[in-house]
Amino acid sequence: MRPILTADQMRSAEQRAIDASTSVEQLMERAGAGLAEAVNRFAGPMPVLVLCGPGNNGGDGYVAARHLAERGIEVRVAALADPASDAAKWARSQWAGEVEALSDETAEAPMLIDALFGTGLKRGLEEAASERFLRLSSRSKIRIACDLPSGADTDTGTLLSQVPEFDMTVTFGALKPSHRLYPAMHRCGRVVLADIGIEALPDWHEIGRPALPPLDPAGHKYDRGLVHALAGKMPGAIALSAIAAARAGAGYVRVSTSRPIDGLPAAIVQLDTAEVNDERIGCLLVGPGLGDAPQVLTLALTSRSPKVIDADGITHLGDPERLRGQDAIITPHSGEFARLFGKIEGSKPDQALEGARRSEAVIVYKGPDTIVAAPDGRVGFAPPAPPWLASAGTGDVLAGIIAAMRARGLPAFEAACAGVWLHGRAAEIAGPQMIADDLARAVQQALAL
Ligand SMILES: NC(=O)C1=CN([C@@H]2O[C@H](COP(=O)(O)OP(=O)(O)OC[C@H]3O[C@@H](n4cnc5c(N)ncnc54)[C@H](O)[C@@H]3O)[C@@H](O)[C@H]2O)[C@H](O)CC1
Ligand SMILES: [K+]
Repeated sequence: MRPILTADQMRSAEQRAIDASTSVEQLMERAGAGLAEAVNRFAGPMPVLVLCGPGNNGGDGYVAARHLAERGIEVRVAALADPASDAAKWARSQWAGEVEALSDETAEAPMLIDALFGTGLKRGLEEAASERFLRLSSRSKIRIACDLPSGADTDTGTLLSQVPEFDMTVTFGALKPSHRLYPAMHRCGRVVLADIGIEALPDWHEIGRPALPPLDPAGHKYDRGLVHALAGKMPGAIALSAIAAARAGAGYVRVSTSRPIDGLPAAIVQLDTAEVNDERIGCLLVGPGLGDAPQVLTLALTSRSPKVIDADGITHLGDPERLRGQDAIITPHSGEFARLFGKIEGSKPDQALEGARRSEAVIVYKGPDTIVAAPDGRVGFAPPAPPWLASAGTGDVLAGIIAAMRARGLPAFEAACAGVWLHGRAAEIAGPQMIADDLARAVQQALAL
């Protein structure tokens, strides 16, 4: 699991390393060497142009240029401005080659390394710098970003000026929120993390493959978890969730519905009653296909079981306080989130954390970037998911997978993270032509891999 730190957290982590007698130059040397190593593995001996900015991001670029030249690679360096920091001045002094001034005449190279700006970016690139950056990028075959694509705001994922698409971003010590927030995340290409000896706590982290509780050979279906789903006005949606929960390994899935649902596998039991306080329920699921039936949500909230509330179930909540003490996971997209919590300032993780604190629920804040936030401050950032996930019913499938993970015994935050990871992996397996029904089936392969 790769930790994620904001720009400020990165700077204090760097300061702690310096207080523990590592110098900035040593950190920079490790960063530049790590960048050069990743570039060499990714692209081999391709002639490269390194664009260096005035700060330590540029400093990393000078160090990487030196390491690449030592490998016999043809390296040119173009500087946006003279180094401003002592460490960057040191790094430039160690570069034995020429330093061109970045201008309209700077010639492109087959590979470009962007070491203009990183976590110190304060505003969009100036016009002239931006034009030269974009021209040289568009004429390169391979584009590598040092720490962050220049122009991406470190903590929010927003682009402060135009940012080209990179093939790879090599970052140091920890990922930054922008590596996993839209739209910056879609400019980074493959994100490689280089270890430079920085300690990073993982309470914010990238969601990795889940570690699921082993199945007890002597266990029975309730041990593997009973998911009890409550149908609403549109039973097709809850059917998708129920199938997904079964395929995700819940031991027993049953659906309370006022009328029989066609097409449900026989393994999924249909009931015309709704015993929501059955102690054996591992996770209650309400919301998919609920429609205008708020009374079903009210019934679900009388249950003491862990629960997943999705879609219209979230809309009918009205007040986030209704979730306190409910051991709930809610899965809003941006519209449902805004309706429930109103306007919350800050980045997407900040908003999700504020929502989690107000509701005491784990929040799966979906979108082109999905994050999971817990009331205790933990945040999981989903790895990039296939764009074809944006289709009807995929949210129902996600809710079902999360309910199954919760019923199988994972705590709420871990269950939500596991569901998000499996959902994305299943989409990759199902492929671009998938529909939500294929996605539910592909969960099994995602689990098996
Ligand atoms: N944090 C770590 O553990 C390490 C970070 N390293 C690298 O250092 C950069 C951060 O360096 P910093 O000097 O703080 O800032 P930048 O190099 O990103 O920016 C340089 C400088 O430029 C000015 N500036 C900001 N925005 C603009 C703009 N739009 N136009 C012109 N000038 C601008 C501002 O004054 C900035 O200070 C980090 O990304 C890593 O690559 C270490 O080398 C390794 C450890
Ligand atoms: K950069």
